[in-house]
Amino acid sequence: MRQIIFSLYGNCLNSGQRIIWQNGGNKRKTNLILDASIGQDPLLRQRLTFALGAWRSTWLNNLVFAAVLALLLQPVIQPIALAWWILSVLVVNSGRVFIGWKYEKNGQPASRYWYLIYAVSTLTSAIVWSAGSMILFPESSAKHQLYMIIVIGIIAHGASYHHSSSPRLLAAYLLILIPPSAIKILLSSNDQIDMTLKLIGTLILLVLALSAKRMCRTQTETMQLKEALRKMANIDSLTSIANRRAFDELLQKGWHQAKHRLQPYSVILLDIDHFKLYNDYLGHVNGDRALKLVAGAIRDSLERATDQVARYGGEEFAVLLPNTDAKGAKIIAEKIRNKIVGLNLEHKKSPTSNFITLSIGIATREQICSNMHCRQLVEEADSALYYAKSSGRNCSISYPQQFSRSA
Ligand SMILES: Nc1nc2c(ncn2[C@@H]2O[C@H](COP(=O)(O)OP(=O)(O)OP(=O)(O)O)[C@@H](O)[C@H]2O)c(=O)[nH]1
Repeated sequence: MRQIIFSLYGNCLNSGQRIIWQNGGNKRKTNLILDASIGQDPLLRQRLTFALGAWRSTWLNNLVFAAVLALLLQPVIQPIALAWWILSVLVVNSGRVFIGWKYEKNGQPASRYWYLIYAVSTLTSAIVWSAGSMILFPESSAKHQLYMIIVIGIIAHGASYHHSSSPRLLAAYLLILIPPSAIKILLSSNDQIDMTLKLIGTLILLVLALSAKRMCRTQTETMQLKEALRKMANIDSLTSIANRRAFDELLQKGWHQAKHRLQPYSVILLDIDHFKLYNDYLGHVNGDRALKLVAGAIRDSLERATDQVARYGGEEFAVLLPNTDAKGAKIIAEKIRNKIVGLNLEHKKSPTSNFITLSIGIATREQICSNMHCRQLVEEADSALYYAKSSGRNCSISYPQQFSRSA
């Protein structure tokens, strides 16, 4: 399982990853607490972010445009029919707001079928608009047909923004909304209707629908670009794990969370033994390859979605273990150490072993005092790592000085 840091817009488009953290911007946007996000599929969360945004704003948009259309059609359509139609728009969209509100209220999905509910309510709204355009179609006035087409086009255009993260939902929405009005206006049998106006109306509809599609694509591209930038800022380009910057942020957040929840928190620092000799003997290209393999092996040793690995420095790595006591951290450290030995990466020049090995320092706070800073824990892990180095390397040491050697 790969781990990612969830960004402001929830815009990770890769599936198969899991959220390990959400930043403040995302929390404000979705109003979801961290617990509701951790371990979730970011693609799903991205849809959720848009869905919640849509729920909030489309209620007003739909009602405003329904009212505008009713006013425009009022000279040619019976007021009672217009009133019924506005009422249906109000009921369907209020239902969507209610679902959204219920979702947000709990800070987590009210139902595991939430996306289905959202999609159904969205398509119901499209049906109401589409039915409205058929029932209220002003057969006798080309001018009013044009008004209707423009408003429907604007609604289609707006929908494309909110559903840009769900192309299939958007396609279904546009299919329900646009063809009925387009067919109706083209097949209209009233002789008085000017053919030029018919064509202009259909053209406007098409242009708005196509621009909606383009907008959807542009937005997806923008999101992908933002995701790429986010990765560049937080991911180490050589090893593809979190970089030092991401580590600092994750440490601070994890620390505050552990303090708040009265949970233990552990930090492990890991350093490749005699890596300079490895580089000097085999060259930097092989050194880079070894760093990648070691990073991957450390990442694969972590089981919980909340455990995080980062490249701390050149040949130094760090592991953050929320809700993990000293005993648990020691087990993980040894698991990683053995895994690296098991990689059998030959290191002929190492005075410690014929293979690449790690020295590991561990520090834990079983309970975090209010005046303690997380940097102190990292310093303790660093002292333990120093101990491990001076105790012969290829071992893990827990601060303060719980020596354990194997191999
Ligand atoms: N190939 C490669 N080497 C790196 C990278 N970053 C740091 N290094 C090398 O890692 C080595 C670190 O050397 P030292 O700090 O002396 O540590 P060491 O040789 O591992 O010795 P001990 O830590 O005492 O076991 C240096 O040779 C750096 O050039 C990198 O991105 N790629």
